[in-house]
Amino acid sequence: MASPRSPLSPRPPPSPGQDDTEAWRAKFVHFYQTNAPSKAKFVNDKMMAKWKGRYKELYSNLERKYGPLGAPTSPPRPPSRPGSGRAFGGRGKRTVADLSSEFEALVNKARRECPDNKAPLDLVDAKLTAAENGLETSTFTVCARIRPKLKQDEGDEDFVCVVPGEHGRAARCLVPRVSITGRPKLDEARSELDWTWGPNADEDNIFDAVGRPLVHRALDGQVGVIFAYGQTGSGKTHTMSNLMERVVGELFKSGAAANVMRHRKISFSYCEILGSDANDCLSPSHDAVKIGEMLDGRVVLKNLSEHEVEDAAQMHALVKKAAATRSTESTARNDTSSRSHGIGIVTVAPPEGCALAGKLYVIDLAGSERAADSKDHDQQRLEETKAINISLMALKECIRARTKASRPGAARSVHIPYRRAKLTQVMKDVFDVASPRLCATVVLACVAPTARDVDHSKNTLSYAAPLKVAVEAAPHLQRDDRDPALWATTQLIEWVAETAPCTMEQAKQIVNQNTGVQFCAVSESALFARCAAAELDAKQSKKLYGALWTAVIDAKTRNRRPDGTIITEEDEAREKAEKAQALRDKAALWKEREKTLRSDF
Ligand SMILES: Nc1ncnc2c1ncn2[C@@H]1O[C@H](COP(=O)(O)OP(=O)(O)OP(=O)(O)O)[C@@H](O)[C@H]1O
Repeated sequence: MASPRSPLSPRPPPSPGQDDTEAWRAKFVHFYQTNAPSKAKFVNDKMMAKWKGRYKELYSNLERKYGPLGAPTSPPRPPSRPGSGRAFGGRGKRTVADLSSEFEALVNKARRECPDNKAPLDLVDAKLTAAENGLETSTFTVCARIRPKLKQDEGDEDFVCVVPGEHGRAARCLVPRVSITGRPKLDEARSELDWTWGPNADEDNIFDAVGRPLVHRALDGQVGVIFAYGQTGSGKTHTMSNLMERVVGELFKSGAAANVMRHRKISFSYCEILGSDANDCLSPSHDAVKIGEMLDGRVVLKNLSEHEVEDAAQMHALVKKAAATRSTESTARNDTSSRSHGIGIVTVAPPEGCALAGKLYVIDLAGSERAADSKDHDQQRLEETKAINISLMALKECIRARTKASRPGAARSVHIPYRRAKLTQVMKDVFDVASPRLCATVVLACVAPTARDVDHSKNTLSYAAPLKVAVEAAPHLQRDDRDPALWATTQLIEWVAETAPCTMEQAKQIVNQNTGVQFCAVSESALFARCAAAELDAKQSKKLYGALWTAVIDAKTRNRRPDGTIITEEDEAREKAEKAQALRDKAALWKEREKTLRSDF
């Protein structure tokens, strides 16, 4: 039976003989051009050679697949909708926005049921003693918060695609992609974190898990730092102001803490930083603050007013005043976008005899913006955006370097460029490997949940996740016998008795059955209290605390090889001598060669 033919289709060439390759080639080209034009390019020498002698068979295969000549079986594609995105291959290609409902269904299928469960309360403190190599003097707890979808997110690509991982230990960006054939698919970028709060997060749980432990660090004379970063409009200010409210409540809550506080001075300062400018948000004239370092390495914020507070109401008033003074502008993504980094500093004076004041830094970083978000900015706003991005870049560099510095043997050789930006200089305790006290840092990555911001969210999460992984993935270290964090209780007692010096009974009382790592984590004030109870004088207490921390820092900065083995002083001297000898041998060899060359000429 003759094939039905479209009245418009060209007349086919006459049927060639089985071996007439060129005639068959023309027939195939003609067939494709008529029934499947995009495939005409497949007619080439390779195809003709492969089917040589079987051209008839190939032709009937094509007819089966694409229908008889002039009557293709596959229906024509619908014409592209006006404004529905980029054109591809001559036809309209569907965009992510076109496929929103299909993507939503895919995301719902992909997000395994994850109840918005609560973070455990030991997230921060577990880090201190979790390290295999003794005490972690500076710990990082890395969390994310995915804010709920808000009215401002409505528009193109407004479906949710950033979700917490199952068990809350990961954040998943389900990145929507349209395949080349126009089908919707999701690429998953997963970031392993200490915790991820979803859109229904409870502010109290956030505070309990990452805020309260830092308040207690400050009360113990240590350093607590929490900073929120992320895209503009991702909920940093919202999160940090809720947290700050609860910090104030905790500092002044009635009960045991109040007894401690009665004898300690608490003060509050608030400083905003934009580029190299820093201002005091609590002084009437918004004075400029100078940030620098003392000879002993302490960071000072000159001209920053410190306001002593006696109760929660006073402190709430100061926090409110600082928030009102901080510069905000309306941006494409947030009506009240913070245009500076805001640093709230709570200082808790040390108890009698102790040297170090406890510090709590609550930092609300300015939001990062994509080029598209800042396209309508005037010159001044562009300069601000540039300054914000430069300091965020410096922060990223410091985090990377700090991560590297915690690898074996790297502490001395890695340069952490915290002086590069005022922001990172204020945060020196976070980055300083040889900081004289414990520092706990909480990194809170804030992200918007919708597809429109998914690339930015992915970027924000990928900035934080390596910090956690790299610190945990340090290779096994050779045991350092001089690290007090690794000593057993009996060894500690002997050391205390010898160092203070004091009797074995007094040393036993001071050590209080602690293991090495527990003893090293005891704060200065708590150790002084133990010494006083064991009837040691102030000089002995100071000597003991100083010696303990010197030993801890020496252990942290001990020279090691990349495989974790310790380079002893003798090893170092021997390697130095061997290198010097090798240089001398090389010089002698060259001298000898030069002599031979001269004599040859
Ligand atoms: N978890 C949340 N629940 C309800 N609303 C939220 C939440 N997070 C943020 N918002 C709202 O989203 C808007 C933007 O939030 P916010 O100002 O905190 O963002 P930001 O990250 O600080 O932005 P920028 O960097 O521009 O200052 C605000 O109106 C805020 O109330």
